[in-house]
Amino acid sequence: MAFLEIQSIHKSFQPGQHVVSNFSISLQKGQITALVGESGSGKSTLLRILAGLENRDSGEVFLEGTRIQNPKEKLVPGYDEIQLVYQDYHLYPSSTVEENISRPLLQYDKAYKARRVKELLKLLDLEAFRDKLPRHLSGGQQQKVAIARALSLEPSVLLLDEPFSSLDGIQRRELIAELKDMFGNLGVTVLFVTHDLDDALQMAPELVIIQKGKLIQRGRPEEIFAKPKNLYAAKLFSHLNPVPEKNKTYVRPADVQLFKTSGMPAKVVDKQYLIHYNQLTVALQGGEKWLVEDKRRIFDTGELVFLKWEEKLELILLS
Ligand SMILES: Nc1ncnc2c1ncn2[C@@H]1O[C@H](COP(=O)(O)OP(=O)(O)OP(=O)(O)O)[C@@H](O)[C@H]1O
Repeated sequence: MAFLEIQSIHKSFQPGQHVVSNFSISLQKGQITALVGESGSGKSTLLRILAGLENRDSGEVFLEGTRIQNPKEKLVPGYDEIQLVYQDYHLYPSSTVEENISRPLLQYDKAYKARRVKELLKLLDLEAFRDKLPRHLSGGQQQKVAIARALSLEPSVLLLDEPFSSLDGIQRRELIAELKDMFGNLGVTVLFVTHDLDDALQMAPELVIIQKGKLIQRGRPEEIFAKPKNLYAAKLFSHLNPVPEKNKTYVRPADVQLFKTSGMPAKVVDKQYLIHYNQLTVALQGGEKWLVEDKRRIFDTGELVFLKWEEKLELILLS
């Protein structure tokens, strides 16, 4: 049996409008999985259901074979073993870092509490900030405090809801690298929700794509990239250019080569400098706009460019 087993979850807030629909997945112990989907696809609702903090309409969740109860079935909703960490940290603003981390341990023996908090401060490299208030910390440090607090009860499952979205690029890359190693060492099972594919790829070896509350595809990033189940899954990875006169057929900007004399003609209508190439918006003869990558940075706005791509790189996506 899987460690965390999610079976046919349905949830709607209004009759007939499913926010989570027939969602099933099983996660192994210690596995780190990213749940990726656009805003409003039901990710947060699903996490709250898994944590036992939101009532599901039907379906079941089992942790090591034990059924997770709905909040309406329990006096105190939620479980110590399953901890949810939010995007906006949810820290106590007038409590120090140390107090925030020790808050869930109120009922515990004083010596254990002191030992556990010390361990967590060390684990998350927060020792220098133990007496500081959250507002005196950077976003990345505040998120680490939230994660330390969630880990205080030694959960076996950590559910992270967009944990990096308030952080800038450098902060998030550093934090992701640090947390990935730490989760691996702790052996905690992590389900990490994001709408940002880059974050997902950096954090998790396996992706689950959710669209309108339904599981669309699950697999390693390279598998989903090579064979996306639908247009939505493919577009999470890159922009897609529709191939003229070929129904439901697309080519990725990175797969289009640019030439000066032969190929499909197009006019450069916009040029944007990006780190590894100039991104060109080009207008095809029929007026359709494509995005292409000028890796040699040789084309300018107003110029004619000729496009070629290999047919085997075309993606046929029926839905
Ligand atoms: N308590 C609620 N009552 C009514 N509708 C809700 C409630 N919670 C969520 N919804 C609706 O359910 C849908 C899915 O919301 P959810 O927050 O789960 O999506 P999400 O994928 O996490 O989005 P985001 O990335 O924007 O947080 C949205 O249309 C939202 O408005």
